[in-house]
Amino acid sequence: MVVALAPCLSRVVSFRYLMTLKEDDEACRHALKSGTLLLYHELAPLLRQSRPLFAVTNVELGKGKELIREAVLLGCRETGVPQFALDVGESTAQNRNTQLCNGVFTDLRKAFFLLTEPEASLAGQALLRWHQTHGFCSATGQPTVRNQSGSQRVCPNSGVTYYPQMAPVVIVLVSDGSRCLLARQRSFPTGMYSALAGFCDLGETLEEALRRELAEEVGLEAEDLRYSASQHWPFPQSSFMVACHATVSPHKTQVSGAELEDARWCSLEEIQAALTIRKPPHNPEAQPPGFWIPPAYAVANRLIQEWPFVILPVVPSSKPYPW
Ligand SMILES: NC(=O)C1=CN([C@@H]2O[C@H](COP(=O)(O)OP(=O)(O)OC[C@H]3O[C@@H](n4cnc5c(N)ncnc54)[C@H](O)[C@@H]3O)[C@@H](O)[C@H]2O)C=CC1
Ligand SMILES: [Mg+2]
Repeated sequence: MVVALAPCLSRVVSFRYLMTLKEDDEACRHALKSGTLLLYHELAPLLRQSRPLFAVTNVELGKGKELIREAVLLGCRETGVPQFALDVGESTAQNRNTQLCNGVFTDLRKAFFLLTEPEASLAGQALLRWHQTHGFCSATGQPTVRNQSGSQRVCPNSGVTYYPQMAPVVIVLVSDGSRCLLARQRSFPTGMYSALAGFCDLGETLEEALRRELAEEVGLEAEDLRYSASQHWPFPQSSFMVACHATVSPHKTQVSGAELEDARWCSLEEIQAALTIRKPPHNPEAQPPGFWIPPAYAVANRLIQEWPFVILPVVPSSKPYPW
């Protein structure tokens, strides 16, 4: 079945169209001809002026039909144009600095600080990487076969269907009523502090995971929990981040050296100063506040931005959030 594109689609129609493309290989192959491609080289997205470069159609790319079929479906714009991601990989024999269509393949971690709209780049990279690392059935060891949209892989021998996976992670900004708690791991870039985060164990609820992580990492007990937001996070593998605020009684932290290098209670003034730092500073310890926080797109940044409005009673709640 081939589904025609409407010039401008409502959200419902757009989601239904997307659902069709996921399930119908022929419709998806047809959509590939008119869709736009976000290109990657060894999982580094092609960017132009801090934006993912979606304007590349398969015609502009000028590659063979076989490579185009490796594209995975990312979404569908409300205009009805489907969006795909494609890793041009080794077949181009190009390196990461290669330019294409006036764009540059940029390492995703670096791109993360540049991008004004990172969602598509992050999702595309995650889905392409999942395909690159799930080529075999864990039951039979035989190659798995993907559908055209890339929404699943099937083992023809065992019949097992594999879907892209994400690990659930809880991330929490702890407050004692006047200060919030930021921490850093040894692996973080120099001077960066973030909210506390941890992977959920099998069988745990988010609330249980949050309380366990707080106890493990900083020796605190959460009193009140409040959901804030969620996001997909591609580093180091796909995670589903669920972000919350938690209050604790003023108490000394007991930082677990195995998990964290440091944790610090931050005042409103320190947080406001940290929020003004837009890029990783060259020497973060040299100037106040002496630390910096994850970039705007990271859900940790959102937690920190909204903390004074959500938790601190001194800030009028009628004041709009900064985003
Ligand atoms: N989007 C954001 O704003 C932020 C995202 N994060 C992300 O949150 C994630 C979790 O934070 P961490 O403090 O590192 O977690 P964590 O406190 O649970 O410690 C990581 C350890 O947990 C174990 N682990 C258990 N399940 C795992 C799984 N499914 N995948 C990998 N390791 C697993 C490993 O031993 C690993 O070394 C990280 O991937 C980090 O990149 C962290 C801070 C901010
Ligand atoms: Mg942690």
